[in-house]
Amino acid sequence: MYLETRNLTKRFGGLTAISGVDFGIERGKVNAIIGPNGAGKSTFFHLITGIHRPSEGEVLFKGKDISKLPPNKIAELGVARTFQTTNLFERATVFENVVVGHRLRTRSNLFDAVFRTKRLKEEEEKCKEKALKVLDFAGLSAITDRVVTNISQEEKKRVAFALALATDPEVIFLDEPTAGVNPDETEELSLLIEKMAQKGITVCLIEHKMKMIMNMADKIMVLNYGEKIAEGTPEEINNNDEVIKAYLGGDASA
Ligand SMILES: Nc1ncnc2c1ncn2[C@@H]1O[C@H](COP(=O)(O)OP(=O)(O)OP(=O)(O)O)[C@@H](O)[C@H]1O
Repeated sequence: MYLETRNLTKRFGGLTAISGVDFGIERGKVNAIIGPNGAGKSTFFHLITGIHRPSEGEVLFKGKDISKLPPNKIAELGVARTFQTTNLFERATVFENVVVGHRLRTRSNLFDAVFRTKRLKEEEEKCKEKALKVLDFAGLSAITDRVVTNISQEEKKRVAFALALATDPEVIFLDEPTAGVNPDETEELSLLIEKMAQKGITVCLIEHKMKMIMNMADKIMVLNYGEKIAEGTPEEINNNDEVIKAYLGGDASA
């Protein structure tokens, strides 16, 4: 399995936020995690991307346990996550925000920065090229020089995607990528997510918009009170009695 969790468990004091979850993320596919509020979805992402350490269990990426690595090391392996749009630099331009994301991938150190070495200049050039490329991919070419505070919420979401894409990820974790945007914008962002998958990037997302998930996910895991209660194709999930009882209920077509 490409990316896999085994018996993944996270306790916060007396509360078990994630309990013994075994889950496999398939390469090149759109994987989704759903579940009611407080089910443990964000905690699960944080365990994979190194924000939290598991209480028990492991996270294997291409067979290697990454659960004890810090977030930057995990990112360097090609595992990216998008940040909330509130993490963008509001006073910087769209372009500048993305250049910062790409810095993670470049090797210049303080010495280079102080003495303006050739390597630094070359890397700056590469950063700029890369930023323009991902901005184009994310449909932001027309607004690269706009200051983030002046752009729409949907555009901010695209910047957050571009930031993650600038690190050349193999797999990207998206926590509610379309929260707070209208249905047309949701549609547009879904197309962008599908474009990422077509490019060969493995996608894993948390999303409350069921219609969107049912349309685009290849594989879904359902969490409830920190436990995996189901996993399968959208059709299997839609027809799973336990899921309907625990979660979907009247919201299945929401
Ligand atoms: N750092 C923390 N310290 C203590 N408890 C936490 C922490 N993070 C999450 N929790 C608790 O763990 C449980 C799972 O939370 P989590 O945010 O992972 O759920 P979620 O499924 O992402 O919810 P939502 O859909 O509302 O975002 C909740 O009961 C939450 O209060």
